[in-house]
Amino acid sequence: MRKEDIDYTLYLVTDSSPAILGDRDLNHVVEEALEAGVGIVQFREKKGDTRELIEKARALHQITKKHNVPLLINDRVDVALAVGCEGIHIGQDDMDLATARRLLGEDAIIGVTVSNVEQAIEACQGGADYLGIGTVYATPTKTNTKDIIGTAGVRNILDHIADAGYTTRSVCIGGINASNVQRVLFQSNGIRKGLDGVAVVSAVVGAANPKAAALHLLSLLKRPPPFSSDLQRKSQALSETEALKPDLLPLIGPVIRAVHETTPLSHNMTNLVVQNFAANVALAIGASPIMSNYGEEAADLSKLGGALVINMGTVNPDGLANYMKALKAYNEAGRPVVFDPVGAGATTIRREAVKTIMAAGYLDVIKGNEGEIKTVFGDNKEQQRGVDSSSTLSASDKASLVRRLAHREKCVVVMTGKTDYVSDGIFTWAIDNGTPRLGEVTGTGCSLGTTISAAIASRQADRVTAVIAAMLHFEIAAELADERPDVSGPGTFIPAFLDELSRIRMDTASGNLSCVCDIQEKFGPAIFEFDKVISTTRKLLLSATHLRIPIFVTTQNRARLGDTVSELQPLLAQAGDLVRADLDKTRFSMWLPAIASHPHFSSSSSGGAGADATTSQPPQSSEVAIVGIESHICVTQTALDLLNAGHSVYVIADGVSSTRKEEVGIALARLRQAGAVVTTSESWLYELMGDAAIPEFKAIVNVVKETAKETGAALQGLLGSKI
Ligand SMILES: Nc1ncnc2c1ncn2[C@@H]1O[C@H](COP(=O)(O)OP(=O)(O)OP(=O)(O)O)[C@@H](O)[C@H]1O
Ligand SMILES: Cc1ncsc1CCO
Repeated sequence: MRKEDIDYTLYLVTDSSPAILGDRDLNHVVEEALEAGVGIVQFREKKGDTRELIEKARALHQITKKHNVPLLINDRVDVALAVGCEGIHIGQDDMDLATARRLLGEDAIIGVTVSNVEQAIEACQGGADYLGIGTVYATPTKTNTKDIIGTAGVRNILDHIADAGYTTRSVCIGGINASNVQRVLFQSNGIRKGLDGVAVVSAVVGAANPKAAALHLLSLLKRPPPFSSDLQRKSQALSETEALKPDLLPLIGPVIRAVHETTPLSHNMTNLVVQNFAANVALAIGASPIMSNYGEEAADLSKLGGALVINMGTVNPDGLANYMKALKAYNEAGRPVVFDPVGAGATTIRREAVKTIMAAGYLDVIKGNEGEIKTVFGDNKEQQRGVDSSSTLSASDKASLVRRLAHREKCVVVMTGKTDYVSDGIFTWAIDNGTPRLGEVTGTGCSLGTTISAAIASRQADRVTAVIAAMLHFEIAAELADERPDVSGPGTFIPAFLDELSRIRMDTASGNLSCVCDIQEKFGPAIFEFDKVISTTRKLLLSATHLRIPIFVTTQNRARLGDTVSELQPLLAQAGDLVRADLDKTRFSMWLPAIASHPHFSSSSSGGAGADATTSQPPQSSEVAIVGIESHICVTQTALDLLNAGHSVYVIADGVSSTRKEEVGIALARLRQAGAVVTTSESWLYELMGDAAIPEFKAIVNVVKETAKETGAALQGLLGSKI
């Protein structure tokens, strides 16, 4: 067999110790593994006379030859020469590579164990045929912690040998089994160089049915892991196209709406302090919380389409065992996991807990304050005082730290604080929202983890967008709460914060929006039936305020043509933060970049490749009512742009006009043909309500009654021209 044809995918290392082989026959075990598809075998026997070793190796060689698979001998050049097998595997304390090569010749396969970059480069330089990189995890036979390098160590070695220009085949070894093989491979592989396979010992030799065990491992090795498809795809896209940083803002609203519409399960294994608060935050954002710290339950819960939060705020030995069970269950189900390493740098116990959890499974999101993230990265000097947030790093160091950790773990990392940093290892974002008030009450970081879990459960295919959407939802709600006149301290902040979380959700979820186009003072005398446009807009603004429908307002060249008319100003003030934008423009259409990218306007056909390439659900459209002037210019162009962006447009016929009345009818006919709904203010309002049982019905009926006279006049004055 040619060296380049060797299949390293599943590399079997033998072990005849009673603890692993038991009373099974080694030849039989190897035969079964070969039948399953093992592509290379290493005979590794620490004890035994030379003669005995040669006999055993000879017997094995007969079997491997039958399957056209190479047999290597661990450490013993003499045994390999005596048997005439295909090569050897040497460790750092064994015979050196150059001598072994001289003795065995160029055709022999020689592999070398390496556990750091220097050893790896030396082995590649010396002409090793493959590297055995490890130890990945501690095993009963390998407990020398100096050599335990984890997946981060494997990846570091692969990156360095790729940078040095070597393509030497590589497998990793140490504690690899069916429960971790996909994650080990996923997290170990660099962009430039991946592993060719994994070496296993007890996962096959110690299995009750070695053939079934090897078949299972091979099937896991050959398919992508159930998690993290978005990062794999993104890094591929990046290396192929150097894709630019995606514009996330248009994608935020749809995530908030997706949580509202799918009510995802947020399974919290959280600390004793925040159970109730985190559950209320989950409800406020539209998720379905379950606070369950019992690991055995996770297998069932993981199948319900939600996400898991592991928050080690009040960790204890039982808790740790439970987290591991749940982590395994969620990884197997391919559902997301958010890890909140609360107080990670406060005690030795917590530092160890972080290591244990990180070695036990794949974490989609790691979220913590600065001290916690430093500790997760491996800063052993970090001494946190309790669970509180404090900061010593510069902005660029924070950004670099989250990016490096995300890159290393192939996940999304969030560092919270006054400014938050988020990275998927490729791009890094800084978020300046939030309020210091969040630091005055306990558990805000923890309930942010819960919020993230719900978003990521709804948008697993684009985790970083989901995470940022959750953070914006959470932090903007906190800002709005903090600004409320009824909030005077941490006590009043909490209920207001829950209310604002829920309010943002309801506003975003409704999908109904209104646009007030250029109703300015200077147009007054020129516009046909201008007072009717104003009275219908008043009615619309009053109703929008009752129904909590976001409002977008523009003016055309405000400096010259004046502000929105004074009659509407008190209503805009009353609408308060429902007025999501009040912008001046020179462009005729209201579809300005600041409006098009507003979270309320989900991206559709105009939303750019980012939207469709990275979200699993189709983007949602909004239903937008338009009033204002002039019908045939700004109103027409706004409506056409909205339609083009995939939104539904309702042109309120008793609320739009032009200088010449003849223009109006033509404009409306054109918009109708383009797909807009041309309707009246009253019809739109009743369609919005849908049901007289809604709580706002009475208030809207009052508006309709109070404005009945103006509505009549507007219909008569304006609609005569709009057939
Ligand atoms: N000074 C600040 N200004 C604005 N936002 C802040 C400030 N401090 C914290 N936040 C926000 O508060 C939230 C929690 O972050 P923090 O770093 O306080 O978490 P934490 O220490 O893990 O909290 P806890 O342990 O109480 O759960 C984040 O959304 C963060 O952006
Ligand atoms: C105060 C506290 N102690 C352990 S967990 C926790 C909640 C905030 O992290």
